[in-house]
Amino acid sequence: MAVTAQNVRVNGEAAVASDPIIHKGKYRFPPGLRLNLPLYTGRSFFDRTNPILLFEYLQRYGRAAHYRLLWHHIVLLNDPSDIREVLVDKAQCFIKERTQKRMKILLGDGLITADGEVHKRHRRIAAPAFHRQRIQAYASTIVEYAAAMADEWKPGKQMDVAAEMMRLALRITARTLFDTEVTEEIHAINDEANAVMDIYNDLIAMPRAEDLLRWRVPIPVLKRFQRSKDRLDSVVDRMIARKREEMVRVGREAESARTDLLSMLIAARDEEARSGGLSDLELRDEVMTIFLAGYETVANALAWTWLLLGQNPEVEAELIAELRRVLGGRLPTLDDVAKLTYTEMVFAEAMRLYPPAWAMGRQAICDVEIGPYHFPKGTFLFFSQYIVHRDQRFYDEPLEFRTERFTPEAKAQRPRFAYFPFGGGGRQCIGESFAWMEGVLVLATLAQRWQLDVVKEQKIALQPKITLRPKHGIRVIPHMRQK
Ligand code: HEM
Repeated sequence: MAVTAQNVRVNGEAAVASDPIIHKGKYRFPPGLRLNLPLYTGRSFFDRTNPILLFEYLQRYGRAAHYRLLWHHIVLLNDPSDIREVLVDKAQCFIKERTQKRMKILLGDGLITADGEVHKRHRRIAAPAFHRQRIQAYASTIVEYAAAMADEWKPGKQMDVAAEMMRLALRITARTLFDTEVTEEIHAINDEANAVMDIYNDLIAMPRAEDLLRWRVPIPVLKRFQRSKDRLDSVVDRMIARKREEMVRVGREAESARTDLLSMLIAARDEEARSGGLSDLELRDEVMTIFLAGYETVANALAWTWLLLGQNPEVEAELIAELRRVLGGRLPTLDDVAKLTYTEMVFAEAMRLYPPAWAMGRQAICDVEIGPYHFPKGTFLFFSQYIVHRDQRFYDEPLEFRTERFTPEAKAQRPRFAYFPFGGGGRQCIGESFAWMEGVLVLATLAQRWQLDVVKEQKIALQPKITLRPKHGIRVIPHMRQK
């Protein structure tokens, strides 16, 4: 084993990197933890409930860091050019890593968990529902629901804005993408998703959880998970059945019956069944995947945005000035989205500091060179939006909330993967345009009417599970704005 500096290629140009390399046979690894990860139990960076601590610790190794978990090689990549190689340039050498695959126990074979041909087929079927024009048709519903929430809030009455944003995003997703009435049953989705999120890290860590679930082994955490999963499945099954009936009633070919994602997925299932479309089970998996991926992420992004606005009155003042200038007191419309540039910058900067998808990972399916390294097949590569978005190399005073980081000029100065809240490459978030539009319209609708003061006596803590949630919620006191 030898440590050397390497000549590496960065964007096609030869450059001398001082990054140390550990040679192991024909492979080249970054430095990192010398012992197997479980042997660090008891150290401050080893906390099963907060994997961000480990990633923060590993940042000290620079461009990348290596550790072993049992016999697995695991590498954290911190450099945008290396992340780009994994997600874009050499994407064919990778599949989703184990913890994301394990989400199959909840999501089955939907877009997030599937790989290879299955993923391509699902993406082709779902893509039309996310085309820009299609997404734009949802703008008025988003504003209608946000305005209804603005009517419900009471001046001076403390509330948890994180829970409120979950409620709102759930309603918006149900109505726009799944054309579903927002009933108690739909709200049950949120309760069950919360229950699953609570036990998620335990499930990920449990060896052979899939088999134990299949064999219905009576372990409390598995029983709790199965209860939630059964309930979620039955809500989704009923949603599909109702939509199917409606499509038959209206006429399968009628355009009006096919404007939402759910109708499109059902039609794809029915029309393509013989030519390799979606099976009934795949249809349910896809609905569940997009439903959960679609509301939870946006809700968290908005919750963190309210916290940051409450803590940064000068940013809030500039936001309100833009809303007054562009909207003059009326509700926003689709046409306003492009004009609400500062609102978008606020949302972007909030997702820099608190990216809802806070880390991603892949597993190499062949030996692969990434930057100056050479990894064997089977290596797990992780990269964290939370870590890279707070890196001083790309952001001065990274912990400060500074919207000017998102002017077009400032954005052009940074490498593409210094900011990647929606991932990148062929598996980039399919709902990205939807999320930006929803974020901007919800902020514009609610911030016009309400100022949310963050309650001082509360602990704001991170809960990094599948998404980055505020552990204890975010308590605020709403005050109505002067017209
Ligand atoms: C702020 C909001 C959102 C964030 C931060 C976010 C983030 C992400 C990220 C990072 C990925 C890539 C994961 C990977 O490659 O391993 C992803 C994929 C995905 N997202 Fe989102 N997302 C958001 C909103 C949405 C919405 C609104 C929907 C749907 C309505 C959605 C549906 C999906 C789906 C289906 C995938 C899998 C795509 C594929 O692999 O082809 N997301 N998202």
